Amino acid sequence: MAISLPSSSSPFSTLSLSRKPLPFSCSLPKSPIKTKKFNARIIAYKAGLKSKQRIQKINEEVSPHRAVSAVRLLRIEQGGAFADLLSDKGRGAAENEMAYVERTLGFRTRDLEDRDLRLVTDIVGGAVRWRRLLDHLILSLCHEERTFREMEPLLLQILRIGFFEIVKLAMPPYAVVDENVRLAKVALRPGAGNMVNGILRKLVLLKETNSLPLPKIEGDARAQARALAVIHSHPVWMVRRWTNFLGQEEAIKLMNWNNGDPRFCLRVNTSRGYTRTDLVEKLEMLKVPHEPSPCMDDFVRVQTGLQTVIQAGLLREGVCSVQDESAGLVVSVVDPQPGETIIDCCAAPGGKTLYMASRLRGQGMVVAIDVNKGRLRILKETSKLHNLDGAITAIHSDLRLYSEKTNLKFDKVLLDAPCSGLGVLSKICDGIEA
Ligand SMILES: C[S@@+](CC[C@H](N)C(=O)[O-])C[C@H]1O[C@@H](n2cnc3c(N)ncnc32)[C@H](O)[C@@H]1O
Repeated sequence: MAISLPSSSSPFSTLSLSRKPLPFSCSLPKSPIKTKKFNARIIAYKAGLKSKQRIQKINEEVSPHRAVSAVRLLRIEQGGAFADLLSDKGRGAAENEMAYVERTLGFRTRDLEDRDLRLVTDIVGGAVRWRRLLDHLILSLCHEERTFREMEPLLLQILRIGFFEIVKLAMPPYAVVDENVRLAKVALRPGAGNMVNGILRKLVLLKETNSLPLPKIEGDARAQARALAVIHSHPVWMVRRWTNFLGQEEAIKLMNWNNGDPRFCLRVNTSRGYTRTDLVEKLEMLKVPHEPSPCMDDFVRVQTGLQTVIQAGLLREGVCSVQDESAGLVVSVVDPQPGETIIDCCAAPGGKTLYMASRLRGQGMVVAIDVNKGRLRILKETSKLHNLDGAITAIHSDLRLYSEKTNLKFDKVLLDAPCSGLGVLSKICDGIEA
């Protein structure tokens, strides 16, 4: 007869396999009422165990934001996760993240505070954006190429974090060395910590003597493009294309712009009854530096503090949207007037649709077409959040098929066809490599 053992996580298995007494008296339940009580006690016991394990496994030695950054970088490289989406703070996101950290590193860190989260966003975004340069430097400082090529993934992420902090964030170098050595020791083993120590200390010396091993811009056009690609961390094909079109000087300016701090704009949602003054007051309360857009009445520029705006719930509550002034200017060209019917031919995720609909002031309609169902769903959800679902008709269709089967006439047409996205690389930290 086959005997199946209960799963090892159940208290029964503890009882039957190890014969340790349970921390409460336990007899087989006879009535349904007793079963309920019995189950409740088991749940309480399990919860107690879990919280005990949690407390035991929280590691106080390692800086939490570095541990989380290393795990996020692994998820991006090995699991194809998008850096920007990992920063989303949905329900349960923090708990999920900690579960990932525990599974990957074997310990938990304390929960992240807002300041830690901002550091994680900066470090992960920077390490992804500067990966080409960082890897070139790490490779140059390894004894042999094989050491770099065969490096275990977690160790490589820890080195990338350390290199980014020293080279690009100019953080106090010996603190960076100590913290990353500790992370490597605890998450991997003492030898890994020694290796991080050796390589980061070499880097610190080279940085202090201004002699980082950067490639020289020399040789033919291809060789120069390869060197520029490393120094500015862009793909060689992009460097070659821009150098051909714009010349080297302008191409370098463009790459510096892409690698600089992005400026974001917020558009106040007038459809929810908010004014720009309301938005400015909220930003002042949150201490987010801002300035009103000089060219668009509904827009406010923010250079830093977007995470604070997100965490304060201003987007979730529909007070404002993140939208570039350039997108707003497109809508200004369309110049929607109350009573008009406008077709938005490639509408999702809907930034321009929503702004056009809000400018109809409750009279008229925007017909929003998109071939991508998922993106169109975002448009529908946001239009509800902004009280604009009555002014938008969302249609899931390929525009080419829709245009054949409809004979509707519109006052205005917006066609915002798919583009390369090369104009917004500064806003998407993994955009350059993607
Ligand atoms: C640049 S995005 C549009 C951005 C949008 N206007 C906004 O402001 O949020 C281009 C969109 O065109 C859609 N698209 C591409 N080919 C299409 C087609 N044949 N018919 C309809 N939509 C299409 C894509 O799914 C994508 O959502």
